[in-house]
Parts: sequence; C-alpha cells; structure tokens
Amino acid sequence: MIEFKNVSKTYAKGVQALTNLNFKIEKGEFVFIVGPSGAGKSTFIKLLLKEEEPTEGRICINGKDTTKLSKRNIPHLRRSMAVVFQDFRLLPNKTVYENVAFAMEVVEAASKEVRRQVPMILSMVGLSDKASKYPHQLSGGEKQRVSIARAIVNNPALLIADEPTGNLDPETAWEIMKVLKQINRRGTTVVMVTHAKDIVNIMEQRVVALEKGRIIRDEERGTYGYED
Ligand SMILES: Nc1ncnc2c1ncn2[C@@H]1O[C@H](COP(=O)(O)OP(=O)(O)OP(=O)(O)O)[C@@H](O)[C@H]1O
Repeated sequence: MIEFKNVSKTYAKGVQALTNLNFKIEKGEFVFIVGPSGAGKSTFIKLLLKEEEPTEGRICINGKDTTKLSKRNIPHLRRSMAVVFQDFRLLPNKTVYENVAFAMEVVEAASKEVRRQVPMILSMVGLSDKASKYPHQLSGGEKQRVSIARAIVNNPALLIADEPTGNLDPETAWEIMKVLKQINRRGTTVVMVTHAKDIVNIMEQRVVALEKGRIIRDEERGTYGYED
C-alpha cells in the first residue's frame, strides 16, 4: 500500500531530515513510528500527506508514485488518508454530530448518506449519547474519539495518528488505542507516531524506529526501545 524507495528529505538550509528510507507498509497493517525528537517522524507524515516533497526517491501509494501525481489528483490521494492529532482540532462551534458530519459535507456526500453514516460512526467510537454536545463539554478522551470518528467517517484506507494519546491520561489513552485497533481490524491501515512507551511495548505491533533521519529498527512485534 505504501512504499518508500530511497527517500531522502533535505529542508532549506541543508537540514537533512530523512536519509535513504526504504520500507513498505502493507494494507491492513498497524505500525508504530517511534524515535527521539528531531528523528524525522513529522517529516515522514508530511511526505505521506504530500505536504512536503522528497528531495530524492519515490513514494508509492497503492502502486502510484505520488511524486509524479498531477495537482488534479492530489485531493483524491488526500481523501484516501485521514489524520488524527494530539490536540484534537475540533470545530468549537459545532456539536459532536456536526463535527463528524462536516467532514462528509466538505467532500460533498449526499445528506441521506450523512444521516446514515454519522450515527453509525459515533456508535462505533462509543459517543452516541454525546452527539449534541459541544467540544468544551467533553473530556479529552471523548474529544479524541470525536476526532477519530471524523477521520474515519469517509472510509480512508489509511489512518495516520500523530501522537493521538499525547494529551491523555494512561487509562484514557488505552481507550483510544482500543478504538484504533478496532478500526484497524475492520481493514484500515493505521500508522501511529508516538512517544508512549508502555503502549508500544504492550501492543506488540510492528515498530519502525527512526533516529537522525534513518530507520534504525523495523521489527514485526517490536518494542519502544528508548528511555525517554
Ligand atoms: N520546515 C523545516 N525547515 C527546516 N528544517 C526542518 C523543518 N521541519 C523539520 N526540520 C528539521 O528536520 C529534522 C526532523 O524534524 P521532524 O520534525 O521531522 O522530527 P520529529 O521526529 O517529528 O520530532 P518531534 O518528535 O520533536 O516532533 C529536525 O532536525 C528539524 O529541525
């Protein structure tokens, strides 16, 4: 599904953020990306989302070289992916239902489809009873579940989670992991960047470790491996 071939990224002023990355992520995988600050994790996500271009190499998604993608086809690529952030990024003046519905409205889904899909997704993330609440009336874990609901409501093939548990206490973080794992079981590929050592160690999923822009480990049932 995702293939990086000899991918390097050098920012302006010569900062080399990623050096010669080679790896594949297959459809349906659950992959943790770990590494110390500055290792290149955010750059990796930006390349996936085509927010940045690699300086060298090729990034193929579903067999297509995204570096060669025409401008016209970028929206289509972006729609196949969704991102969940540490800070939730919900719309404060919209209810839970409206936040999720809005993600469908911007891709011009039929209103009948919105009315069918939103309650289903809210029930999946355990928020049916909060549909009419506003973000400020929710706990951190609930906000993150809304943001996950919004991310998956258009059925992306790939869910990118950038430190999704970073603002949550350990118990709530585990609730979020359960939701992500459930989404993964339904077939969505999940790539999660994290510093949550315990979560990585207990989940026993594939771990790709970056350090100074290089992959230093890629293990099938990996561990966190750092002491930060
Ligand atoms: N827009 C940019 N311009 C110049 N250098 C950048 C830019 N973005 C990132 N870098 C540099 O590239 C390297 C990798 O940064 P990146 O943000 O990808 O790391 P990270 O692993 O996500 O770190 P963190 O865990 O702190 O978020 C760092 O040396 C950083 O300073």
